Amino acid sequence: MGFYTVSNVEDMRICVVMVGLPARGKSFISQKIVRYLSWLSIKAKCFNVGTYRRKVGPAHPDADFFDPSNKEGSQVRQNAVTEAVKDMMAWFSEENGVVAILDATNSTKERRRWVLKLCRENAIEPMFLESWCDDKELILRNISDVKTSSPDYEGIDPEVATKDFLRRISNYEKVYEPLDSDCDKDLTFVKLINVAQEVIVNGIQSYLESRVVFYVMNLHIRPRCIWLSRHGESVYNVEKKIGGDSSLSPRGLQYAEKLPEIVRKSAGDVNLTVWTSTLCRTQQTAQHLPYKQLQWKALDELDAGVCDGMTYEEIEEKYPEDFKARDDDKYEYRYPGGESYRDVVIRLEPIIMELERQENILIVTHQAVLRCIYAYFMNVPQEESPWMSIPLHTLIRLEPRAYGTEVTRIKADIPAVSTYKEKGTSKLGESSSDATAKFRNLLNGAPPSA
Ligand SMILES: O=P(O)(O)OC[C@H]1O[C@@](CO)(OP(=O)(O)O)[C@@H](O)[C@@H]1O
Repeated sequence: MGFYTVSNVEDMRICVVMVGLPARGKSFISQKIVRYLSWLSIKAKCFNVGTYRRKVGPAHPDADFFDPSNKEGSQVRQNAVTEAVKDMMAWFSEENGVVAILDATNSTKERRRWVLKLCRENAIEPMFLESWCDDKELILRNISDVKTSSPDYEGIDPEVATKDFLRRISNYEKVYEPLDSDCDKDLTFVKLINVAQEVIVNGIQSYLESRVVFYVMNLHIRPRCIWLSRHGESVYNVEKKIGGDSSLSPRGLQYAEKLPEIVRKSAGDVNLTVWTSTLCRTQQTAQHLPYKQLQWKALDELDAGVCDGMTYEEIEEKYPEDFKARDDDKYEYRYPGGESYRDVVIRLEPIIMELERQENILIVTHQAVLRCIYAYFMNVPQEESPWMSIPLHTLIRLEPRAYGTEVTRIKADIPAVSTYKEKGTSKLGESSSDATAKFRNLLNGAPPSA
């Protein structure tokens, strides 16, 4: 439910075939693409061959296992990719998948020809995505991430793991054949050189492919954080009214005064840019922050249409059917003359793209908008995201890492009303049972490297 399937996305099914040596950020890119497309309701899934390899072969193989002259190792690896491709084809046909990512090194022409043939036989459009990198610092940073997060090195001394991983890379180097603009000009491919310092794009076939290309071109992996905050408590929040453009309450103004200190404690001396909506309550909240500020119309709160300025109790009384319809499917429900959560996600796409390009950003915005942004970074399913609890007077810090996003919540010690409405009631306030709607903690569960 809620996902575009083959019939409405240009009837096209795409297999993004990752290419590149180990520690080139392939799994990171794969996970990001899946998260981005899923957030846009395009059915996407990553098939990580490393996971299959551990199922059909040793759990902790050493570098010799990856030596191209090791017959047994080569056979296990071929079995693993065969299983992954089989599952991928089943997912396309049985679950109406639209974009699959085959996350493996796919480092030889022979392997790529084999995947190409299988894709063509199954009417899947293959798009090769190579991450080519000779930036030593970047590779070392990736190695350090892999050795701490890959199940291949679970329980192994980090120094031993690093040495072994370097030997594994050199084994792959013996047979690696990068994509080549001359030899591979009949293929659809994107080659990212040192992340996206230089990008070579060849033979893009569709709008969907071009969106994937545009997205990966905007990614970077420099360390940075994103801070999120709702505006301080507003007069409408106190009056239990939704929407509008009211000012902050006295407690909301206190939060605005305290925010610079809370941000400084969390961010230190780093340089931030503050993004607010165009509404009065976010700008008042950001007024004391000593950083460059930008206003975005796209960050305005979900438009409640004819219900703007009403309390949930008034909506239940005046528009009982709408009230129920929204509770039944909060993501899809569109207020008459207003917006749905899906509409908000669509208008937030440029914000997400720009966030991917930027470094340290603090966003001061609204409950529904924050839920959508948070859902993108934390991979929260559509049916859950509109029900997440995002309390007032709380700063959220997101730190994107190679295999997920780390989240920290910092509560300002300033009381505020709850604007949380549970399903099935028009009363506000959180009960302890809405645990499912709470924040997901720490890493958002991306599978480990191939
Ligand atoms: O989708 P729901 O849960 O109704 O939450 C969105 C609502 O949050 C509110 C507060 O109740 O946002 P805001 O943070 O701008 O004050 C309403 O204005 C808005 O309609």
